[in-house]
Amino acid sequence: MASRSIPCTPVLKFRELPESELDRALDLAYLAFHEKPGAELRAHHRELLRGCVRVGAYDGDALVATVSAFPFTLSVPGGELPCPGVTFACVAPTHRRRGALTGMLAELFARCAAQDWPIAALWASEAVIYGRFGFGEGTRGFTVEIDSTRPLALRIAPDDRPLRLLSPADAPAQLAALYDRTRADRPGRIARTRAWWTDEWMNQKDEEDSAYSPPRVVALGEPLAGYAIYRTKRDHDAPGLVRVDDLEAESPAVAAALWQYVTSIDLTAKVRAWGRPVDDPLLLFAADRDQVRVTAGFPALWLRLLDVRTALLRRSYAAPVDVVLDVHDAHLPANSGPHHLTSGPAGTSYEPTHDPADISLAVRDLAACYLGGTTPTALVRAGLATEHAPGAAAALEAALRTEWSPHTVDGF
Ligand SMILES: CC(=O)SCCNC(=O)CCNC(=O)[C@H](O)C(C)(C)COP(=O)(O)OP(=O)(O)OC[C@H]1O[C@@H](n2cnc3c(N)ncnc32)[C@H](O)[C@@H]1OP(=O)(O)O
Repeated sequence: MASRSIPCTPVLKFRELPESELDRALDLAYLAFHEKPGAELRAHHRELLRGCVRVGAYDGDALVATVSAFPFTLSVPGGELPCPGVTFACVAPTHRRRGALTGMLAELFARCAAQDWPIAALWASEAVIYGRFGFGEGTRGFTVEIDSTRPLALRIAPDDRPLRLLSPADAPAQLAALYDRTRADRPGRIARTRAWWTDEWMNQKDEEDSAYSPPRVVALGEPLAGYAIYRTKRDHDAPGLVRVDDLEAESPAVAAALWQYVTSIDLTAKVRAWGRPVDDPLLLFAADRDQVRVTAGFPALWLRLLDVRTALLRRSYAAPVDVVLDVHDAHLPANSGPHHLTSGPAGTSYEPTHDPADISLAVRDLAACYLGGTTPTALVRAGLATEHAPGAAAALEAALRTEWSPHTVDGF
């Protein structure tokens, strides 16, 4: 593909980042993210980038910024879609705010279109950056903290089958099928390859805090009915902390047993679970909400509908719908303009129309609704969408609704 430049920054050129420049790209990333990784982690990042679609921004011959996209598959209502995970977006401090990210994303979007990737996603370092490029909050997460100095108070009886610890080497083979089943319920979940399970989830070393133990895996049920992946850390005199990284259960009783387990580990006084689903049943079956507290809520996966039509055609709908959407997309104008969305027993269609719009909204806000996390009526109430035909937002909301809240816990 030819390199392209953007008018506001004639000096920067955007083109594919060749493998020969991976080390320079990593140096740039560690500079921008203030990181100093060891040789092992650097080699891991290098390998990850090798498998990515990569774009560089060049000032003359010098690489001054990069962004990459990792080929993931994301669960969406009723199925899954290829979804590049945008990552390692970094600009040299000497070249910030000169349109490097803007130009690289334009180049990346073109490369995604060439691959027929209808959506893209990312985790943002700062929430303010990506809305302008059409990314919306596709999933949200809660940080939950549990005071485990006393037994976990529950309103339901936990499953009383025995718990067993799995070795990290054996865990992926045993956990994968259950995790995969949860992807059918919860949009926003990434398909975990065996390498992803091993390198990301079962990594012996916590990349961000070396004080944490290796991953521990506790399982319940044969066949598997639930699991928790957690790490612990304890300073000499301070009470220990249990960090729950992932917990999946097929029933509330199984979830209750797993939460009871992680809150009853000796020499620990607190459990922290980061990125829990906003509709985590724990928040209802915990008897004492002073003991189980949501301490933070945050945007998790930011979603970009690169090809709105394909994205809308390839998800399912919870109710029949017949509305004209007028989507505004400044970066990918092919998505803009009034389109007639219908879905029912005969299937789904989304075609351009001259009919007047029922709802107008920006592509980032449609992206926020796409997995079922944000609702069109909430957007109207917030002044972010305009409802031209009374009841249209409610009708669209009924169609986009998902039974479970969308949720993402895999960072990249
Ligand atoms: C998916 C990921 O990898 S998330 C990680 C993102 N990377 C980082 O946080 C590393 C450190 N930061 C950086 O490398 C850079 O500052 C980046 C990547 C965040 C931004 O790159 P830049 O090339 O400076 O962005 P660019 O010049 O294209 O900015 C486009 C617009 O976004 C705005 N913008 C960009 N970054 C920020 C920010 N951090 N805060 C507020 N506004 C921002 C710019 O002001 C500009 O606004 P305008 O169009 O109104 O003038």
